[in-house]
Amino acid sequence: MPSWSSNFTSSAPVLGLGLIAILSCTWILLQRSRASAPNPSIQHYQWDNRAAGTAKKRWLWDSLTLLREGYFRFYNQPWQVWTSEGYQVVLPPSYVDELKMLPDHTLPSSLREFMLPQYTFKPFPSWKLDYVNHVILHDLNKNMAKVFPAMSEEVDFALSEEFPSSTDWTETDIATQALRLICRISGRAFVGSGSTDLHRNEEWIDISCRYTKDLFLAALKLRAVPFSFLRPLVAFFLPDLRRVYRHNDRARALVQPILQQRERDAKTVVVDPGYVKPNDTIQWLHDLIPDGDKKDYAYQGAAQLAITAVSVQSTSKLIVNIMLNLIEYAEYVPVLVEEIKTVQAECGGHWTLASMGRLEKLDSFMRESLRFEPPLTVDLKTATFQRRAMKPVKLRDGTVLPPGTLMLAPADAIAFDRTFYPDPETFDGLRFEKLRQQAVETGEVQGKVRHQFVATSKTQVQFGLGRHACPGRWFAGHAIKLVVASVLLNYDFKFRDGEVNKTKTFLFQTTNMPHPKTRILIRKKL
Ligand code: HEM
Repeated sequence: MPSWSSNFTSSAPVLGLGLIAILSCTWILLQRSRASAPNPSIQHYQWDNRAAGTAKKRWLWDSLTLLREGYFRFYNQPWQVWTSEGYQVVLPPSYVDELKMLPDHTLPSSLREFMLPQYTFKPFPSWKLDYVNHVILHDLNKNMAKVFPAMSEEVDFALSEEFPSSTDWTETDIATQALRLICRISGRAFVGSGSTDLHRNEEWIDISCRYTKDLFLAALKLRAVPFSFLRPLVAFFLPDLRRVYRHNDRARALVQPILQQRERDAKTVVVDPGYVKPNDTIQWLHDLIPDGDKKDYAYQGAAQLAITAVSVQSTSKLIVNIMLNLIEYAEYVPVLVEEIKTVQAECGGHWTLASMGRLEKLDSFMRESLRFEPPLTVDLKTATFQRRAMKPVKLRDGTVLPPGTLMLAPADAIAFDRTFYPDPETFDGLRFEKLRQQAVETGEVQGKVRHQFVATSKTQVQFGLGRHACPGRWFAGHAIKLVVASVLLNYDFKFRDGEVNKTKTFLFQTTNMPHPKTRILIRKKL
């Protein structure tokens, strides 16, 4: 029988590890409790828990009302709210405007943190997502005129694949179809240049859609874990996260042969005058990353999925909301159809990039849909402009936010502030078109631009603001216009029998999505 001392000796490492674990947990808890204490120099919104629910319950399930309440109670002043990421400072519009251009070493975006890339982008370091942002901000926008014709061409094909072809009413899971639709259309711009037709590969479409869903769900579930030190444990067992890793593996398998072929083709450039460099995100990313990473096909596959994820989710959700609004406020349909037909005729039946700018009523309807019911899945309905102070940040009222402070703009509350949007509770599809017209009449030079779908300002923060404002909003705007125009011209759609209003959206934390059970009836026009 082993002696006490030998027992002790053999279990000593285990005891030691146990002790280290306990001490680490205690230290982390202490840090956490310190980090999650409210900043004493900023007003802290408190309410009667028995009547309204605890801070946690409200943040998880009622953030929309919570942020609206605080916004109007502390009108024009910063205040604090408990969130699953600790206390966050909620900034009124004028403060957001002042901070919007602070450099990254002082006030970087914390949106990425929110997606917990240390789990969801594993094993790649999260800073490598900077390349993704760069590709969208610089290459995609610079090449918009080149990718637009292909996108436009893809819309009718994608609709014929995803929407009912029958002239009888067909019940449709619109959220799923819109996601697949936009995966195909943006796929054409992202992974469909030259001889590459990954955007039509069913496996790619499938993983693009599933990856996006699994990624957001994994991040959402991990964020809901109250103590961050427990997240690695939860992550280990999280099926959504395991699926994300599997999608990454598949993406590598699909992207690798394309990259290898392109590397071979590129070598022929000296002898083949007909060589045309592909023009898509696969190529732009490959050109951008350092030589040492060019053979890292796993990273490049995962990065392509990351590009898809940031773009398709919010865009497809907005398409769903626009369609639901078109059913609910059907009086706009003939007005928009007339505009679409007129502009299309002016450009000879084929959409051009310039013609997108002439769809002013549609643009207005899109922006009102964005204001009224933002589509979003990443903290973007009720809050945008998420930032973390890396250095002390002085606010205009003299308050200094210490490093580590998280902050946000209450996008939804601002969008319903009657000072900026008269009669905010009324859906006015032509609200922004009228403002544009007024601007023209009064000779306000910036007016036409200021009221566009893609415009950002301190009172229009649905795309964020400043240095990190959404770089994909022009792309989103064009994709949505192409889809909605084609749907309006080629399909009829309505609620199911007996339904008169759209299904309420589903809100968790600050994530807003069309209700998973949303179904509508669609038929192809005769
Ligand atoms: C209706 C559609 C969309 C909405 C409402 C939306 C909204 C947003 C918002 C609110 C932010 C945070 C901005 C901030 O913190 O100031 C953001 C960031 C971002 N969006 Fe979008 N977005 C949309 C479509 C897209 C598309 C189509 C792409 C890509 C083609 C894209 C790529 C990105 C990227 C890369 C960032 C991070 C920017 C950074 O941190 O610098 N988005 N988006």
